[in-house]
Amino acid sequence: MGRRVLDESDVRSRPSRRGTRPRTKQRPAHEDALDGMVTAVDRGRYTLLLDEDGPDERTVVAMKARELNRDRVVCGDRVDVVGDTSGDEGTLARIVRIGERRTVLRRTADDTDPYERIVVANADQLVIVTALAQPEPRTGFIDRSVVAAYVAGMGVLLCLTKADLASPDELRDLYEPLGVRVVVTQRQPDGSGVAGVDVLREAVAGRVSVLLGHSGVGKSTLVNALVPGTGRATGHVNDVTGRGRHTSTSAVALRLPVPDGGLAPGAHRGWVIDTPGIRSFGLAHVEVEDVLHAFEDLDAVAVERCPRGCTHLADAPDCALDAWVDEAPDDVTREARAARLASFRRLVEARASGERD
Ligand SMILES: Nc1nc2c(ncn2[C@@H]2O[C@H](COP(=O)(O)OP(=O)(O)OP(=O)(O)O)[C@@H](O)[C@H]2O)c(=O)[nH]1
Repeated sequence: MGRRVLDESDVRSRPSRRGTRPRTKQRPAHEDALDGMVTAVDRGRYTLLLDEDGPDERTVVAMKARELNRDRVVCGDRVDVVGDTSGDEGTLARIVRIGERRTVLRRTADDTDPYERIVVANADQLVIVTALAQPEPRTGFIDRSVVAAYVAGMGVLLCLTKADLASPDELRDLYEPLGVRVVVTQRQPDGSGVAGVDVLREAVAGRVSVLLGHSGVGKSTLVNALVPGTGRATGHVNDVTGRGRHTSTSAVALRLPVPDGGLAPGAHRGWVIDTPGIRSFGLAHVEVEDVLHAFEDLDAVAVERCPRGCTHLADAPDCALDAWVDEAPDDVTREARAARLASFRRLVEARASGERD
């Protein structure tokens, strides 16, 4: 979906004045390369999983081959790797190619910074984890995350935690009109687990999901429930600020366990990518049209009927989206369309507001 947006890996060095040699001569073919998935990145060292769920499954540590230059390798990337791919202690393989990315989650450092960074590749959905209280939910953060996911070509799931402390109804009403699936969880009072996590488990099974949330919302509690044994540190919410300590530090892809009853042939367990490093999205690279493309129904109306240069905002003269609401065949449809349009406009404004999360 969406247009392809250029990023830092599209930058090509200028050909030398002595002319260019055919690429094939510059680059070895690496016919013996193996395919792996990047599960963690740490200061120039990449952790890869090879032969996932196959007989030779192994974890390999690799570095980037010089020929990749400034191309960034990120969590979730599929890469070709050569050299010592045994995975034995102390060995170091070489990443020689980055596979084409199905989706690319990006962010800028802030709205005034045009430099984009790819955060995670090939994820299917963004799971926005928001506490219903302690800390209070921030819709600006959710809106911006929804925009970032849609622009990335990813689906969105909103996971509302701590339902024992406050009702999820208001947030549900805000986000369901956008087509965002809402899952509600709460810790069992006796500490025996998290209610609602089964629904979340079903929603992440077989997919690659990025978990995003501010410190203290209960993200590590969820990750530990989904992927037992990973030992993601859980922190404590500060009684004064209502915010948590930043107890987790580096982004990592965690594989879901094999479900009870085993995997169907050809099925994947799925991954959750925990991203403690991302607390906000700058959206400087996002155009209104990028947001619109995520709403097929609105996009069709806008493309056909909006005046040239229409901002699609509430104060836009003759925006056809208002007419589309008015033309609804009945009250229920009108209400649904109005809610969807209002949500869309909120996202467009969240993009433009420059609000820091
Ligand atoms: N009341 C209530 N508290 C919860 C719930 N889930 C988690 N908590 C508590 O909230 C605090 C923060 O939970 P974490 O799982 O560490 O939160 P986190 O989002 O991973 O935060 P960082 O580790 O700081 O990134 C802990 O004290 C948890 O015990 C819940 O459903 N209800």
